[in-house]
Amino acid sequence: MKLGDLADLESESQVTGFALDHRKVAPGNIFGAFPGTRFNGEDFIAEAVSRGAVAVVAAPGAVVEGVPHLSADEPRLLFADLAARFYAPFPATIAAVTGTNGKTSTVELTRQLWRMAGHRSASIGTLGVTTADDQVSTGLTTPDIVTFLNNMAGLKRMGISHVAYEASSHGLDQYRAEGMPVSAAAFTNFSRDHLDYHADMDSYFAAKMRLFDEVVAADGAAVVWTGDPRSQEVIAHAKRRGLRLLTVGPGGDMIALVSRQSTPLGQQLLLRHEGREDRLSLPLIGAYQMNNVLTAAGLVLATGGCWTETLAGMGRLSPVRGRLERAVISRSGAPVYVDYAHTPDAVEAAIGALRPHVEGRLITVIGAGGDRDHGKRPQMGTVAARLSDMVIVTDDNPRSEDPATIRAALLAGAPGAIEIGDRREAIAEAIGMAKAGDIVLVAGKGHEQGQIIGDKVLPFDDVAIARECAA
Ligand SMILES: CC(=O)N[C@H]1[C@@H](OP(=O)(O)OP(=O)(O)OC[C@H]2O[C@@H](n3ccc(=O)[nH]c3=O)[C@H](O)[C@@H]2O)O[C@H](CO)[C@@H](O)[C@@H]1O[C@H](C)C(=O)N[C@@H](C)C(=O)N[C@H](CCC(=O)O)C(=O)O
Ligand SMILES: Nc1ncnc2c1ncn2[C@@H]1O[C@H](COP(=O)(O)OP(=O)(O)OP(=O)(O)O)[C@@H](O)[C@H]1O
Ligand SMILES: N[C@H](CCC[C@H](N)C(=O)O)C(=O)O
Ligand SMILES: [Mg+2]
Repeated sequence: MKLGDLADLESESQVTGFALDHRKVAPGNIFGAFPGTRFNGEDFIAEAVSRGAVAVVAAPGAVVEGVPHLSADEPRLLFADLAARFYAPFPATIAAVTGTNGKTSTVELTRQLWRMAGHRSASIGTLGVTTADDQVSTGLTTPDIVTFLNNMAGLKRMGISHVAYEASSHGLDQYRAEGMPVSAAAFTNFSRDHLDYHADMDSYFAAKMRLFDEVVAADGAAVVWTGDPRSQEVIAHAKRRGLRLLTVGPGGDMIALVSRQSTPLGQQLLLRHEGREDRLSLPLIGAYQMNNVLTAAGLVLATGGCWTETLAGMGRLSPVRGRLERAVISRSGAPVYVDYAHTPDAVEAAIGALRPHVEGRLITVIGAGGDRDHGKRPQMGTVAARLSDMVIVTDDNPRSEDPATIRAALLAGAPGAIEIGDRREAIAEAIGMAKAGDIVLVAGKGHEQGQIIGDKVLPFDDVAIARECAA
């Protein structure tokens, strides 16, 4: 493709791809130079050009010599639009999910429901790029725009027609997923996280609302979970944009949750859709998983799915990796669950999911990640202590921070908790003290395969360690 065909200028240069990092520039690439949190991409423009960049997208004030300087008020958006034109075509049906918790679960459940309805489907998010046969990690929840568009185009070439992706607030803020027609956008919930990156809760919320205000197609749909204190605000954004609105949850217009009862292996739901009531035996435990299932069903309906088929699909869903995953049953008969709860709200949701199944004590193993929102730590400790019978505070990806300082912040909110820094020892201790009737919850890492200490990633899998400790 010629540069002159992509951008509004006369140029016969052949464009071979796009790059955001000067070290990845190949001859013929368009380089995107943007200020980040650690570097200013504009400092690498000259090097990118000497490596063969044929144009540079950067803010109007940037210095670009030797190749065309493409600029706009929001240069990241221009870069995304050009890259999307280069990498197209993409799968015909794309849905995006935002919210503090539940994005990974919802995109994965949506992928499963589409598949059961006969579509070739994929999801992109924290678990990587997932199809029926494969899972490839990208390292981020919402990958950078070049990786993202490349993945989308690759899925299209594989014959995938339906993709659900996770729109993280970082991703939305940095225009990491743009330029494709998004048919439906969903909101799961909103609570505290990532205040290391966003200035306050309002700017965090505003970043998420870009999905409804700008990213989803103007003739697209908004699927909104009704049970969150901010749901009405999301609905207002969707209405202002003129989106087709599908509300799901208590009092929902598209899918109303009439009643819910926990069962030993799942939950019984009574749902109302278009005036008709249906029972559903959901094979997943926990209210939060039900929220995500109904949101996923909303996305399927929003993208042309039929109710009968979607309802049948919901009854056959498989669990999502690392979300209330039952790792093992201890020798004394106590089930050990691994869950990715790493915000105060998620800890509450995970414990709430298990509570109806506890006869004895609920023992929670919990930590918080380093180089991430500090303020959420004592809040996570408080929620864990209030809702569990026993709490063990341990390490969860300390990254560049002193792990003892992170633990102290959690302990400040959970004064009665036991402190065991080594995560394996903490899990072993919890499993060792659990008796029949007790439940152990290992929170925070879910599917993760490593413990990040400094800049090293040591192999660590909560599920595998729990099994070893229970053996
Ligand atoms: C805070 C954050 O979001 N950082 C992301 C961001 O980096 P940045 O803007 O800080 O980039 P930077 O390192 O300052 O560099 C600025 C620019 O100069 C370029 N550069 C830099 C150095 C160089 O030698 N040459 C060069 O060209 C960089 O490629 C970049 O374009 O853009 C990078 C490229 O897309 C991301 O890899 C990086 O993710 C970091 C690694 C990260 O940890 N991100 C996490 C916090 C994150 O994004 N999480 C969200 C949410 C998770 C969730 O809750 O689900 C996610 O979507 O994963
Ligand atoms: N609908 C929900 N409401 C409250 N908590 C939830 C909900 N869904 C998931 N959670 C909690 O959040 C954890 C993470 O879930 P999931 O991975 O689906 O969310 P996410 O939004 O993708 O998270 P991340 O921002 O890290 O990518 C779960 O393990 C659970 O503890
Ligand atoms: N996507 C989240 C994951 C947190 C998981 C937890 N194990 C941690 O390391 O804090 C983040 O990067 O903030
Ligand atoms: Mg996720």
